[in-house]
Amino acid sequence: MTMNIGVIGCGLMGADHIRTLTTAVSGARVAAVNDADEGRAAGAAAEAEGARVHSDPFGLIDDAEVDAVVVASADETHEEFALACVRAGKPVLCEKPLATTSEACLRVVEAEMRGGRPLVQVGFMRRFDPSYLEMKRVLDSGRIGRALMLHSVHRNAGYPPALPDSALITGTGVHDIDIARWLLGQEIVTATAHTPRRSGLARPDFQDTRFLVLETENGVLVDVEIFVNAGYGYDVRGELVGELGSISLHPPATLTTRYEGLEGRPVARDFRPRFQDAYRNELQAWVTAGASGEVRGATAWDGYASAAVAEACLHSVATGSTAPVEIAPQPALYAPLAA
Ligand SMILES: NC(=O)c1ccc[n+]([C@@H]2O[C@H](COP(=O)([O-])OP(=O)(O)OC[C@H]3O[C@@H](n4cnc5c(N)ncnc54)[C@H](O)[C@@H]3O)[C@@H](O)[C@H]2O)c1
Ligand SMILES: O[C@H]1[C@H](O)[C@@H](O)[C@H](O)[C@@H](O)[C@H]1O
Repeated sequence: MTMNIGVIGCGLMGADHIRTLTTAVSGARVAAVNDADEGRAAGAAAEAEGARVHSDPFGLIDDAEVDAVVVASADETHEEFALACVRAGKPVLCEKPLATTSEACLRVVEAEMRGGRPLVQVGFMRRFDPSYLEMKRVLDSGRIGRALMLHSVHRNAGYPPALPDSALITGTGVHDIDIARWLLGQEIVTATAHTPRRSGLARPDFQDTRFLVLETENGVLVDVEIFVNAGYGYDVRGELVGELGSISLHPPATLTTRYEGLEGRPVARDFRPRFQDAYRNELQAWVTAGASGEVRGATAWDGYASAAVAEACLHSVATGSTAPVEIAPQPALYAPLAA
């Protein structure tokens, strides 16, 4: 059976998801699109042959021909669209962050609980990236012993000018927060945000860079470097250090050049080429699971928990001290983190 998908938000990420759904995911068809910018919606519809353009995003969600929805509009719109999908009983792949505050994320969790089943998958695509999956497999095999420390580097070549610098934590670092919870199978209990020297290439009112230190319930320390005007490219790297060994995560490269005494590998320009496989696997898993009424990947609860950690980081920025992570008790509807 083919799942008819409606996509809200046809910018960089939405257009990329439409292309992937149309060319590389089985059992799916992009049936409808919407964007606040109508020209962009029309362009996206042309790419997904036969997709209808809706001028109203809620009309798209309620369209009887739409079985499931991808939300890839601006961060501050996610909550209302995710809530409308839950009310309509339709599976939704909502780009991260689930909402801009933990309180708003909790409203989505509560809506799902009222409906009695999870419908929301949050777009934490690193959980579907082959390198991160391998990292988790090796850690879970016991080969490197118990995890002690996780280092995470998250650099972007540039950043959307409309975003405030809090997005370094709520929109960028939130990936590192989610992947740390998922890899380690532990909740983060405290957060300390450090503010390194500001990059002179950022806007004058924009604090680029941040350095976070997160502590898990079992005492693992996670450090996260966030730097979004790195200029040279998109660079996500990390190392997990265990009692018996370590696992390093390098950007995948398809070729290495050697000439004039130098060895070189290309650096991705942005998240799309770097996480191409992850986005495809994420969308395929969402379509396959949706067909049997399940959710794979990050749930609304994971969206809430990561937002609560991001908020603790922002609190630490404001106070200059370590902040506890305030998190509600986890409802039985959601599976606990697997260590
Ligand atoms: N998982 C990832 O790796 C990843 C990567 C990039 C972006 N994102 C997330 O995806 C979302 C989109 O990011 P982007 O980089 O594509 O941004 P973008 O600005 O390129 O695109 C956003 C689109 O949403 C549209 N839009 C905004 N408000 C709308 C509304 N109320 N109704 C309908 N359309 C609306 C805009 O017109 C625009 O076309 C963001 O939430 C972002 O955080 C996730
Ligand atoms: O929305 C994007 C996206 O989530 C990317 O994966 C991240 O690296 C960027 O910093 C963020 O702005």
